[in-house]
Amino acid sequence: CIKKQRCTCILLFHNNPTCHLSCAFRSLVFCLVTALQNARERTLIAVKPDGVQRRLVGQIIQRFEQRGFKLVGLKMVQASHGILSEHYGELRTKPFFQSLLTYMSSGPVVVMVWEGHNVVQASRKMVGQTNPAEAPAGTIRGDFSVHVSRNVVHASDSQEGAQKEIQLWFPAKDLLDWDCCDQIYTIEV
Ligand SMILES: Nc1ncnc2c1ncn2[C@@H]1O[C@H](COP(=O)(O)OP(=O)(O)OP(=O)(O)O)[C@@H](O)[C@H]1O
Ligand SMILES: O=c1ccn([C@@H]2O[C@H](COP(=O)(O)OP(=O)(O)O)[C@@H](O)[C@H]2O)c(=O)[nH]1
Ligand SMILES: [Mg+2]
Repeated sequence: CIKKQRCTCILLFHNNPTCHLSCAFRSLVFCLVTALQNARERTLIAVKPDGVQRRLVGQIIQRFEQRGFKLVGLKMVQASHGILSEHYGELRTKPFFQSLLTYMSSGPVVVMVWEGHNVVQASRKMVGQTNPAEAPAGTIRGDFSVHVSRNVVHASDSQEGAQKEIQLWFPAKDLLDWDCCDQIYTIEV
């Protein structure tokens, strides 16, 4: 997408002699804004009570840092049934819903917001399938869990879902905008 935008800018220069510098400048600005917006995609990741009890928090954070994502929000909470019912609202009719709430409120969870290029899709791949039996080795669930009811970590499954979940768990003021000094080495801007 970034490359396409650049091509558009170049075409504007070469094919259309009437095109003004301001037109190319606008395309360039659009290109930069798009790149920056993509780089600012965010997702909600939570280490579930089993992950916290098994002292996996550090290893899970390390995987997201190593991949090149930026941590912009972090807290440890004892989640209420209220927030969990909203978080897992789409599963309300599932037979395991009550046991899911009991499990998720059985101890502290570590809730995080991670930012970066394609972070929603990339983190779902890093986490692995819902059922750890199907999650390949190398994924968090594939490496650290064996049963669907104790699968260690949560990751938002879409950009829209991520936005809702981030608003549910974090007031905007608790998310930090900060410059990551290695950003130019993880994406092309
Ligand atoms: N059959 C099941 N039995 C027990 N628990 C289940 C079952 N299916 C799902 N769960 C639990 O409910 C959670 C939410 O299910 P969902 O379908 O949203 O999976 P997910 O998106 O992979 O997980 P999460 O939303 O926690 O990231 C699962 O992560 C798992 O802990
Ligand atoms: O048969 C199931 C399916 C899901 N879950 C739990 O419900 C969570 C949310 O389910 P979802 O389908 O959102 O899967 P996820 O997004 O976690 O992969 C899962 O992580 C599990 O903890 C469960 O206990 N049994
Ligand atoms: Mg889910």
